[in-house]
Amino acid sequence: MSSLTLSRLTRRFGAVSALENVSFTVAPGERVALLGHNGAGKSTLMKIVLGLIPATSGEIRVLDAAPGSAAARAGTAYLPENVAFHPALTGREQIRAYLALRGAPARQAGDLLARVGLADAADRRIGTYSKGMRQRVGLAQALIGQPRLLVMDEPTSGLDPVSRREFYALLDDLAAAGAAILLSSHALTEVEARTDRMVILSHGQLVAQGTMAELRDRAALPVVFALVPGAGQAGALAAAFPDAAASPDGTLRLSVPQDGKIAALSRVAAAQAMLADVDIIPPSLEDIYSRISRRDVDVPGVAA
Ligand SMILES: Nc1ncnc2c1ncn2[C@@H]1O[C@H](COP(=O)(O)OP(=O)(O)OP(=O)(O)O)[C@@H](O)[C@H]1O
Repeated sequence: MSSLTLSRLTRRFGAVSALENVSFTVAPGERVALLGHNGAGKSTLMKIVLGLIPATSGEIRVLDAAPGSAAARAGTAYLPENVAFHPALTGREQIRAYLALRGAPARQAGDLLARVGLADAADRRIGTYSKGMRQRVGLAQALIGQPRLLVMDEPTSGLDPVSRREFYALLDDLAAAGAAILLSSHALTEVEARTDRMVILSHGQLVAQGTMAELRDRAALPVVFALVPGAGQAGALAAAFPDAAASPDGTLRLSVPQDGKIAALSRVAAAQAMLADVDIIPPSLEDIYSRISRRDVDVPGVAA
């Protein structure tokens, strides 16, 4: 059984097709990242999953129930991008208020706040919290009632690297306990390491989905070597690699197709007397993302 199933989901706003025939699933214990530029349809998709707006056509099942139904809502938690809390309440008071709304015991507040690293700040006013701390209050709220599906809209925006790492560690625990997680993000290099699968939306269409390795293959990106010349060797190195491009940091960038990697390595080894250092720059998800989505944009007839 999947926790979330979308099948040919379409949503139109007048002439605008916010989502067009989008199909994918999220299984229990799976972390799926929803990626796309502004306006790609991520928020619209999340709103439909939460039962806030209906789809124009297609099918959607949330925890084997209709979106917005009592069964779906009971097992689903949502973390909005900008969580707003009452600044005069303490973290503990705010979480207690949410617990009361859910009919859960107020004494769980301490546990929930500790899980998100706010034990020490629990009795301070939220007005004194940093953005990252407010985001954690939102996360504590989302953990009430042990949700089986977590829907998160750009959950790490505004978090510092340490808070991000802690956030993903918490997600790992939740997924290991069987929760399904759907999160949207613009931070591509971040989700590549921390999710199981990525779903890429462009102009409301699903243009690619898969693991990082699958997406890399699909985009067929070149391998890039950064060649750092040794002292006084810049000219000789440039002459030995006329096919490389000079980069503003003084390195030469040699770009070769995946299947030319080994041959390029022997050329680099042969030039070692001229080199101070060599790096292979791995393709980022940003590169992959822009290749794939640009290709999609170039397909005639895609625009609404
Ligand atoms: N209520 C609405 N009425 C009209 N058009 C809408 C409405 N909501 C969304 N849209 C349009 O649908 C498309 C998808 O928007 P959506 O907000 O889902 O994108 P997004 O991927 O979440 O973008 P962002 O990253 O900026 O949040 C956009 O073209 C948007 O203008």
